[in-house]
Amino acid sequence: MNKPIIALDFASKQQVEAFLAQFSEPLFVKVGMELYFQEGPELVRFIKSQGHSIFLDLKLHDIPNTVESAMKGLANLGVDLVNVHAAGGLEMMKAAKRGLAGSETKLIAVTQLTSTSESQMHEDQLVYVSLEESVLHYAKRAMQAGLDGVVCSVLEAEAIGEACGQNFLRVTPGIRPATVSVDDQKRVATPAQARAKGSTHIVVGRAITKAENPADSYAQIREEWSGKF
Ligand SMILES: O=C(O)c1cc(=O)[nH]c(=O)n1[C@@H]1O[C@H](COP(=O)(O)O)[C@@H](O)[C@H]1O
Repeated sequence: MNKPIIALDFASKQQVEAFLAQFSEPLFVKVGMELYFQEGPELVRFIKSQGHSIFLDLKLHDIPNTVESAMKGLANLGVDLVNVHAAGGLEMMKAAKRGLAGSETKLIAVTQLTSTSESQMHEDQLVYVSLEESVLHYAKRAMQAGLDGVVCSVLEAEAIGEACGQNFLRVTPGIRPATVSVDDQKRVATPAQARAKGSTHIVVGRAITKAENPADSYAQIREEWSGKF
């Protein structure tokens, strides 16, 4: 079972160091916009030097040429996973993949954000299909572009596995143990539900980073995810 990916949604290197100091094992962490825009590639190199795996979550969405060039730069960082928005289109996703040529970094596409509900999708995007249909459409386009998988919610993970194959990554944020606040997320599930529905990775932020004891919370989530209880 892949380790839960911990979203390091912090504003500074000091906070990251204090957080990581609570763990004695190699982790799989996510560096997102909040942290990257403050601390940049240096911090990514630092986390890597500590032996952790990294999902660099910058959600690129621009014209194909710009995304390809940006990915060429990110390829040098040697992270494990990066992402783009599938809404950028097939050509943009193919360009992103070209930018990563020669690197080991896997590329996934965000489908519909887990903070989006079906009614919001209708109102904000004028996309009048079901949310699952939209997510499935994006997943198929990502597969067609040669990507390694998608970011989706647990609610769509099973259908994507059936449509795109079990090797196609289904990285699922919006993970909440039953007792924890949902916050701004709309399409949520527990770690056990994620396992049952075929997520290949879970992404967990606040349920760990804001917990009274992050290491305990991580251990519990990891156990639930791996099916130990
Ligand atoms: O690409 C992502 O990682 C992502 C996509 C998505 O649809 N929803 C989503 O929540 N995320 C990220 O996953 C993390 C979830 O954080 P928590 O809600 O605190 O667990 C955040 O860092 C989000 O940026």
